[in-house]
Amino acid sequence: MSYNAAQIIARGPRALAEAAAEALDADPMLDGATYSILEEDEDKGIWRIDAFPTSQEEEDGIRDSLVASGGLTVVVEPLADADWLAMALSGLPPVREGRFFVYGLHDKGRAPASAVKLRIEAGAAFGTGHHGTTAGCLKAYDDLLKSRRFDRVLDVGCGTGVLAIAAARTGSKVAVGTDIDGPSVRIANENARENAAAARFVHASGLNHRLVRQDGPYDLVFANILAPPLVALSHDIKLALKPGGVAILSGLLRTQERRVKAAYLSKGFRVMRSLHRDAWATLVLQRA
Ligand SMILES: C[S@@+](CC[C@H](N)C(=O)[O-])C[C@H]1O[C@@H](n2cnc3c(N)ncnc32)[C@H](O)[C@@H]1O
Repeated sequence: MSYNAAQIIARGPRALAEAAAEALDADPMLDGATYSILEEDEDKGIWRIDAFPTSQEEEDGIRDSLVASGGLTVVVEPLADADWLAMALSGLPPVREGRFFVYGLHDKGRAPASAVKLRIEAGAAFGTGHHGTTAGCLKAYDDLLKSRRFDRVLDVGCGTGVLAIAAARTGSKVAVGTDIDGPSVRIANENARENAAAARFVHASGLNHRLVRQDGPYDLVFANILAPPLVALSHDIKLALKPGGVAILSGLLRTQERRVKAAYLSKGFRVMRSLHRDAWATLVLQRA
């Protein structure tokens, strides 16, 4: 029987929302369930979990877990097939990660004057800054920029292009992105224009494209994709980097961190840092 897609929303104070998110992470029956946690109303101190189950069993499991955590208001809403991503993301608050302020049109004018402002609309491509993986990459990059510059940057799995656009807007001379998804590449190129960023995006799988190779080797490679392709691409990412270059990897769950680290350590990388957001990990690795 086909599943009628639903979104589960749980609201409440920060401590309860974080405890509920931890309970979701810890439940082996919900391994791989997708959810986000963010502050919905700063003044009232309301936090919000949005979960997007992919089966009735997962929906029941997530709802029961959120209800069992206690103290949160939990609602389940049906999702229209075609529009679920836009519905999930529309009206989301802007994201502040280090110097970066990622916002949609509805928040134009709210950006602090000192921030690097990146306008990215919620839509058909992934990467508005709200997800723990994108936020982790922006945070890791912001911290690295305090002591180092990256002239040549590659963003593998660019989605909206937010990471390459962030690089172009903070002084990188070359900022290139790739995605296997054609519409994401089109959206990323539009976002680059919208943000007056000299970033360009190529429709390609991984790093295997003439237009990617021609600008290498790179000082920094972002790859916010899933754990299996991160492992599969470890050799290509090493070859794309200069010696001493840095890889910021995300899209892996905390539970997959050891496996991804092992693949890169065996290629001579060293781990500089790992960051955690929700169930997600971001790794900062340096090529020997
Ligand atoms: C989690 S999104 C990341 C988007 C954006 N970079 C961010 O950080 O928000 C992952 C993106 O990687 C793309 N992708 C997945 N596997 C890929 C591969 N092997 N080569 C290129 N792109 C890939 C997907 O189409 C998707 O747009």
